[in-house]
Amino acid sequence: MTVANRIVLSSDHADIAMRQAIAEHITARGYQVVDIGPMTSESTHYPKHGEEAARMVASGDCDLGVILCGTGQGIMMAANKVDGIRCGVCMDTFSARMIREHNNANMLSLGARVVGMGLALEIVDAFLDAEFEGGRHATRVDMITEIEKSQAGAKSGIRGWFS
Ligand SMILES: O=C(CO)[C@H](O)[C@H](O)[C@H](O)COP(=O)(O)O
Repeated sequence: MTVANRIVLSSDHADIAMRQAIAEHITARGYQVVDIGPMTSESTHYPKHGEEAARMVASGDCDLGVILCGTGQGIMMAANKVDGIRCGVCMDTFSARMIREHNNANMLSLGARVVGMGLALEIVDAFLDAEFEGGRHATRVDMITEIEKSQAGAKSGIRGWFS
């Protein structure tokens, strides 16, 4: 069993209080939190915060990431542009567990204008407590990785399983 200890947190301006509550909550649970801000609610741009957190996960500096914006959608889209990132938006605990167990997600995105604080903390717990099941799910996750790898060579038709 791989224990994920180091969790990067990031957000845009819509969700500073929720991000800080998550930081306190998971620190109390024994995780090492790397909170890369922003620290004020001054208006900012979610793509750069999603990318910054995603690069910390992709590089291995952090094991997992939790990111937030108003809906969770924009920052998730930005994070998923970084190679090696599998990030899902979750508004329920079942999905948060499943994106780890089946999709081997390494980042969770939350919509701070969609879910309340109590649910958000439960979603984070469900995500962190779950483990990738491997097996048939590994085959599918590997296919996602193949799509990613094929981007550079897509024009030369490297990928075979879709043709
Ligand atoms: O939800 C978001 C993107 O998916 C972000 O939180 C944006 O902040 C949202 O688009 C709203 O931005 P606003 O500048 O606070 O109106």
